[in-house]
Amino acid sequence: MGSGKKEASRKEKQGKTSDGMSNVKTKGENFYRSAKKAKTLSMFKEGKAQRNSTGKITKAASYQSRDKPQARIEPNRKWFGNTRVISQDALNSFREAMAERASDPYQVLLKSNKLPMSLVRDGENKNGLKQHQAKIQVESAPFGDTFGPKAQRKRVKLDVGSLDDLAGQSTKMHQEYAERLEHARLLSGTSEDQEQAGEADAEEPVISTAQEPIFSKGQSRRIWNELYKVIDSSDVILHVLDSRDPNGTRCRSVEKYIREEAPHKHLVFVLNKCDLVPTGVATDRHCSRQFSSLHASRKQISVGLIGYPNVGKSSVINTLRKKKVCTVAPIPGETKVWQYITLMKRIYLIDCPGVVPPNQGDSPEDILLKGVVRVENVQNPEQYIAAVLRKTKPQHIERTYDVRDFNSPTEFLEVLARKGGRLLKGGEADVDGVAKMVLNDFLRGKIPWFTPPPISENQEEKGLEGRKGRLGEMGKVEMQVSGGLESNSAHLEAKGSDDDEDEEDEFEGFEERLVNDDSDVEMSDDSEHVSFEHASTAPTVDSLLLENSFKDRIVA
Ligand SMILES: Nc1nc2c(ncn2[C@@H]2O[C@H](COP(=O)(O)OP(=O)(O)OP(=O)(O)O)[C@@H](O)[C@H]2O)c(=O)[nH]1
Repeated sequence: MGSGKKEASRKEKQGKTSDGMSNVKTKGENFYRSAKKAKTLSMFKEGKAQRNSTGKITKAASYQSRDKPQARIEPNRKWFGNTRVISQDALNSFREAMAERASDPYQVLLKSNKLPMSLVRDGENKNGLKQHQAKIQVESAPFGDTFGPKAQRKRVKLDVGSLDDLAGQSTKMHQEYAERLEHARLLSGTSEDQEQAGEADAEEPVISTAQEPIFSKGQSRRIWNELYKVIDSSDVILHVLDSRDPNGTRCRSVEKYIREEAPHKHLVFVLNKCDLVPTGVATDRHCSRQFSSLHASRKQISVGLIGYPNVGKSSVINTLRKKKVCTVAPIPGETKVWQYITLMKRIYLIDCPGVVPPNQGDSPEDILLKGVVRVENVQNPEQYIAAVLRKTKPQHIERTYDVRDFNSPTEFLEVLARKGGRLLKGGEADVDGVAKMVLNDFLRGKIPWFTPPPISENQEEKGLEGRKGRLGEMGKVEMQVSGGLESNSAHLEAKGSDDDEDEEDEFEGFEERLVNDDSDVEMSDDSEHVSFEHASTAPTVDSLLLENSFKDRIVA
């Protein structure tokens, strides 16, 4: 837009009215051509259609043509800007130089992304040309290299010379397989009849759920090999049980194995963690005769400790030794390999990694609540809280966490999380974390629980007198080790108390002590308290050696 005289003449040229403004283009909306307008105008640039005298189109304009235009991409130099063509020789020498540098441990290839590494590493590629070349090479390898006296290639070892040999070998392998099956059956403690019955039952549809691999801890071949080493090297085997669930932590298949394969070895049950059960319950599992003699003829005896993971095998050894000789941890699987510990001149203790007998029919829930797996590795721990709440009394949960009036395990976890300020992003309760905490508290004895000792009808009638002999049912010798709190050692002497009221009082006291004790329960050397006893049905033992050697430690 001009100004002054020039602008006035422009307006005049455009033949505008006197006011001069109505149709004049002014800067703004209608001043420049729109893209659409420009396109239409350029369309006409190519020329108009030619018409004859009657007005019919004789030659269409280019924009009216129906011919497809020829598409063509203009080549651009930039396309080739990043490439270089080199000869095969140059490539080979580059590869050699690179290989030399790469094999030199004192040199490092910097900026490898700037180099055409795909060309350099071409040989590593399994697919494509190289593989093809390799194939040709194999196919065209000379006969002598493979079969001749100077053969360089390894031939497959068949170990058989004839077809008969092969048949014989397969029969042998089948026998070995059958033996292995028999061995596994022996270990799992099931007879062939039971197995067949199981198979018959299995005809009914069984809904099997996928089990996390973590629930097969303690069942590996390595762990079982360790167990066999311990059993083989021991004269006396101490089977350590968790007194909160002695039956659940019994390895029946191992007991059966010892009974059948090594009947001369003494199997002793040790109830550990007695401080975590009320005195009454502990004494109910108590038997009343001492070892009279044990292996007098032997120069030395080895005592192996076996049992489920985390039942306290290492703690028992530390307690007996009055020293930290084995690593103890509140997590299962701390003991990885068997180890020998000299208790005294003639007695050796052997610690064994915790074993879990396979095919016990235990659900993941049972396995977890026996303390066999590490809680932090469990997925969705909240699904096991219902079982924890079932096994514990509401008042114990209330006293431990100060949480009451919840309708479901999830609600319990949520309340607990909010109470402890364990919240995730967005204020959501950290149910997962709290569930793990509750499970750990359950396993480590912060929440009191125990499986009541089995009471037969006869024994109920006879009262405590009857219950005293209960471990006779096990038909085994029992040693009871009470670790933990000092006050707890009193319960061994309290076994004569046959008053039910007394028992109730003890339980109350026990609960209080347990709830008030916030610290992680650790074995204390001072509280060492060991008693050896055996049931009337137990096998007789040979000499007094063990008792004499333990003299200062035995209370009975
Ligand atoms: N309250 C209490 N806790 C115990 C007792 N004995 C052991 N513990 C605890 O139980 C946990 C496991 O003890 P360990 O001796 O490591 O158990 P382990 O059987 O050797 O375990 P693995 O190494 O898995 O075979 C530790 O935290 C001990 O402090 C006991 O008598 N009372």
